[in-house]
Amino acid sequence: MAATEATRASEAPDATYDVLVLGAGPTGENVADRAHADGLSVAIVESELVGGECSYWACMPSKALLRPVTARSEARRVPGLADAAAGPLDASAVLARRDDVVGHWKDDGQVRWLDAAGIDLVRGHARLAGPRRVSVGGRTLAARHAVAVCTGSRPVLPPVPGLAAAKPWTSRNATSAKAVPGRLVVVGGGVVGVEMATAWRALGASVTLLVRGDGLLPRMEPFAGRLVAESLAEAGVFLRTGVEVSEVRREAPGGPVTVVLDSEVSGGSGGSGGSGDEIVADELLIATGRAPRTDDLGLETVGLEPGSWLRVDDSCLVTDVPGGWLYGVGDVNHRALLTHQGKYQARIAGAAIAARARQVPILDSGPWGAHAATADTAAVPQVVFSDPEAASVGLTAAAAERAGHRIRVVDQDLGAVAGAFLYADGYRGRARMIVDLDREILLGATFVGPGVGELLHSATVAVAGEVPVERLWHAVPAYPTISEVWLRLLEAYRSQGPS
Ligand SMILES: Cc1cc2nc3c(=O)[nH]c(=O)nc-3n(C[C@H](O)[C@H](O)[C@H](O)COP(=O)(O)OP(=O)(O)OC[C@H]3O[C@@H](n4cnc5c(N)ncnc54)[C@H](O)[C@@H]3O)c2cc1C
Ligand SMILES: NC(=O)c1ccc[n+]([C@@H]2O[C@H](COP(=O)([O-])OP(=O)(O)OC[C@H]3O[C@@H](n4cnc5c(N)ncnc54)[C@H](O)[C@@H]3O)[C@@H](O)[C@H]2O)c1
Repeated sequence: MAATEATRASEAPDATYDVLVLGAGPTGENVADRAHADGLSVAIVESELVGGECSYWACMPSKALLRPVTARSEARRVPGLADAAAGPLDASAVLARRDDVVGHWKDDGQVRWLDAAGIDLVRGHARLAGPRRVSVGGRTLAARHAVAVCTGSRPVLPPVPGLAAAKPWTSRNATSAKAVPGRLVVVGGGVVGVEMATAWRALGASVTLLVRGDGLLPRMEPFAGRLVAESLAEAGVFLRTGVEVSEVRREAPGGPVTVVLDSEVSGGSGGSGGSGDEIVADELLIATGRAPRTDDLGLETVGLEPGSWLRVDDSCLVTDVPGGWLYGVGDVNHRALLTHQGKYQARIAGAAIAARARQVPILDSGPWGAHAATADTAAVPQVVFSDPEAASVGLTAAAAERAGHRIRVVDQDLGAVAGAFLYADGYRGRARMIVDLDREILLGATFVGPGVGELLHSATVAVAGEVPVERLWHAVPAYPTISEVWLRLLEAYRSQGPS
């Protein structure tokens, strides 16, 4: 323990609350709200903006950039409207709406919400200062019952020579840029890479997407990445797979950036640098994953490794710290790096904190209990807001097999249902459900196609509810909606006979 932190831990605190929440992103806000609603006094500490990454540099601005892209693309496939949507996007109007959506990077509205909810906001960088203690801005706060670390994650830069010095874009720059770059290279074929390549290409940039694996969106069913890659290529994105970046050079600040490639295989479909080993661009976006924001958090004062993801149980209680007072909720625990899962964990952790504060003897911590974030392992939904959208929940076929389930995979052409036919001419898409043959319930589902993001929750209810296939047969989708694909999937499953 550092000397100053040791001193602070033994001093009388400046203020004491029932619960201290570190980080006011979507997760921290919801832990605070739940705990306060259960009658506990709560202070929340925030070093930047109340609302966190999601509100200002992630979900909200990225979706504001993407909504005009998918709206235009769908309009272009509806005769009578297609001509009106034929032109380019008005990039300055799109960026201006993005600025409005993020409240011009001011958090007044969210601060008003905290005030109204009766939660105290402390501005500043929080650090743990021993058990149940937090230091912030020279003050020491104490927690009677719990400290919830909700400090989220930040982008990772891989250790490529010259990369850091070249000051590449991270997700923060890609979601907040004020102008469209002429040439953009994107590294990483995960969700950020795919969404940002989609948005900036549609806004007018020449985009090259560099992927070291053999396809996009590797955590989803393989057909999701294939359909999205086809569509990106049609939109003019140069996709190169099987490549690693070996060096980056930017001679002058703000000048062009040179990306040097190590091509392991010849795969991919072209590239703005042709088949050569160097690509020159105006900006370089690195979208290669996240690291926890725990490096300067005083973790060492409670026996944890600074910079590590927090290991937690299903109630989000940190397992490596004794005493039952430290929680890790949201991105920081690495269970599922999504806003809705962080908020879900917050509702579970908030309830667990309140129950433990009331000294409830036994928590409801079995699978699907009130104090167990079971969905984190069984039913995580995700929508990639690309064009077409890719939406999935639960296990892929490969993950189900790895987990030892006896499964049947049922695929359907999404474009063949009447709702899709009406939705857009030439609708292309695919649906898959994974059935557990022993329990006859769904383990997972994936939909790819325009508008499927709104279809996903039906599958989430089926997976999280463990609804028997026999009962799903009675869940009648309205005609003529895209949801009728459920009928096709269930008919195909039944037609294959008993397991
Ligand atoms: C480009 C992009 C797009 C995304 N789009 C989506 C999407 O569409 N849907 C979705 O579900 N997820 C999306 N995500 C993921 C989503 O942003 C995260 O899962 C979510 O923000 C996690 O919430 P959190 O509250 O755990 O952390 P954060 O949102 O990161 O909030 C953490 C907060 O803690 C504060 N903080 C950190 N350290 C300290 C400290 N020491 N003291 C005080 N405060 C501190 C930070 O300033 C921040 O405000 C996206 C991510 C990216 C990068
Ligand atoms: N719509 C959404 O739900 C949404 C949108 C954006 C981000 N997110 C979340 O934010 C998190 C971060 O997204 P992300 O795309 O940064 O991470 P990711 O983990 O989804 O994808 C990163 C990709 O980069 C690749 N990669 C890693 N190191 C590399 C290297 N050195 N060179 C080339 N490629 C490399 C990985 O193989 C992976 O495919 C994700 O967990 C995601 O769930 C969600």
